[in-house]
Amino acid sequence: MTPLEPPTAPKAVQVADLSVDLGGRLVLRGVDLQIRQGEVLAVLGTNGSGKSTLIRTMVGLLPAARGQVKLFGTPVPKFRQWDRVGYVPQRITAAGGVPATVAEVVSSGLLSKRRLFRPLRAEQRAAIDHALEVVDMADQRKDAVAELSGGQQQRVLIARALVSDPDLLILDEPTAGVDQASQAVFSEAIRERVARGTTVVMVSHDLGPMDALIDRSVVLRRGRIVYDGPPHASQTHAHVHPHVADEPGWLS
Ligand SMILES: Nc1ncnc2c1ncn2[C@@H]1O[C@H](COP(=O)(O)OP(=O)(O)OP(=O)(O)O)[C@@H](O)[C@H]1O
Repeated sequence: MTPLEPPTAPKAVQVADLSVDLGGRLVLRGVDLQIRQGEVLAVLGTNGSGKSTLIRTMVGLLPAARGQVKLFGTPVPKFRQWDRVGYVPQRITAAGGVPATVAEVVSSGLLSKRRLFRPLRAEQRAAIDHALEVVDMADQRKDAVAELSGGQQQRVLIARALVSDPDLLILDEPTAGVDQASQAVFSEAIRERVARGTTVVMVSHDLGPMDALIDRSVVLRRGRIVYDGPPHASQTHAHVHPHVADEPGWLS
């Protein structure tokens, strides 16, 4: 338990016996996972093992076929405190076909904290400026997101997730396609938040500078958790030998 977590604090994330059906196929099967407040968890596994499906179910984008996910003690379908959660989706276009500037997309990360169409308050403008500086996009704040490069769009999505200073960050390959200098800046921003007690759940194929922040990792294989334990054994074997039964943390 981290010193920041009171003994009675609900878990940040509780996944219980979760199965998810996509197109008639069980993509997750009986997943159990509890994530303490303040913990930094990596979700690893080969392509198609179910990592994004797990993350998308956590943030309420996909329904559970069986079992459930709770965020801060509340089942996801009833959870309303979305300003406590920052989510970076797997790389997609940030604009989604809608013409929007960099600053507008980042400000959408504050939507649950403000009424739509109300002018931003000074501290909200400052939070947007700060988030844009963290990802080194302050000079492009008025640019159309659709015209940015893929890596720049990803940086905008990262800024959007950070802008509300959430208690839980859920990141699906946040730095895929982001250059090394930006990865270092991003991991520093995450490190600062982790030091303040933010919980982080991160899917990654290559943790890069984020590696040192990870407390624990789980490895998915064909929709089941096959490893849950310290990060290093999992990273050595997650993609090479997906099941090494004689090492601690590997589940039968
Ligand atoms: N909409 C869908 N309908 C049917 N099957 C789907 C759908 N979306 C994903 N899948 C399947 O679910 C499985 C898990 O996909 P998921 O995206 O969760 O994997 P992943 O571990 O995140 O993979 P990657 O590392 O490639 O991002 C894959 O076999 C995929 O083909």
